[in-house]
Amino acid sequence: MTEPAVLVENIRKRYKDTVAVDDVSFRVDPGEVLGVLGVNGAGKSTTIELVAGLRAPDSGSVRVLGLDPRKDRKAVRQLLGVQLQEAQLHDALTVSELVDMYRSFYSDPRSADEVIEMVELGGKRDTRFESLSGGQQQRLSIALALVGRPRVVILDELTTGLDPRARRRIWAAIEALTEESVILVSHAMDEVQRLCDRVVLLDAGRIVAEGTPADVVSQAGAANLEEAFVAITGHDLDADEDEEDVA
Ligand SMILES: Nc1ncnc2c1ncn2[C@@H]1O[C@H](COP(=O)(O)OP(=O)(O)OP(=O)(O)O)[C@@H](O)[C@H]1O
Repeated sequence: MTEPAVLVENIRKRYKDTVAVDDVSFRVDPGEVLGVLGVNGAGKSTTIELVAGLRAPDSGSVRVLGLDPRKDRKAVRQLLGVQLQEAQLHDALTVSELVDMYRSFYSDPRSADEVIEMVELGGKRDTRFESLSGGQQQRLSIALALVGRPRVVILDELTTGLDPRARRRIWAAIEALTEESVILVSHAMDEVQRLCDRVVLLDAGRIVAEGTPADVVSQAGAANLEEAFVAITGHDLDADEDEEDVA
């Protein structure tokens, strides 16, 4: 069997009274795109922060290309590209300066032109981050996740807030990543249907369904992924888990 790109086994993470991730296991094979779905508060961000080594699990284990992202931090950083929601970037730096700074972190980075063109920011090279629109900032954060030619890419809310044309461009860029393994957190079922080979559906920190999008739809006896999501979790797509008890 090929070595998984990402192997997550029985991870748990608790914040005070909240069990955010509760015995979650999954694998991502080389070249595969895994979607991580769930309503707000289901545990998606915590899960990917554990995969990226930004947090330590209370128990369980995470391996990225066989390495422990907390213990083998330096090696994993060269192999992993992470785009998080609301990336904190230096506001006063321009697009070109940020790309150059990120390129300097990696041994074999993509060229600045390639990454800037991937997200169509060629006309914004000399614009400061703070002066970009929200969608442009988001496109830049995706570009920065791909600068180091990562073998594993984590993308959180890939195209939230982007217009339809920008979404299609970003999807095409992700589809062009045929060698890379991708974990994609998304609320957008059209995006998941188009990009993901498999999905895991989280609810209150636990995996409640997994498989190909078609498997999940048929397990739920639903007509499409959105209906399957609602049938399995009992939540609407834009619901908030913390509000579920409010009758
Ligand atoms: N730093 C923290 N301290 C305390 N509780 C937290 C913290 N981060 C997350 N939580 C709680 O853990 C649970 C899971 O949160 P998480 O952010 O992982 O969910 P999510 O599925 O990514 O949600 P969203 O879609 O809103 O980003 C929620 O109940 C949240 O309130």
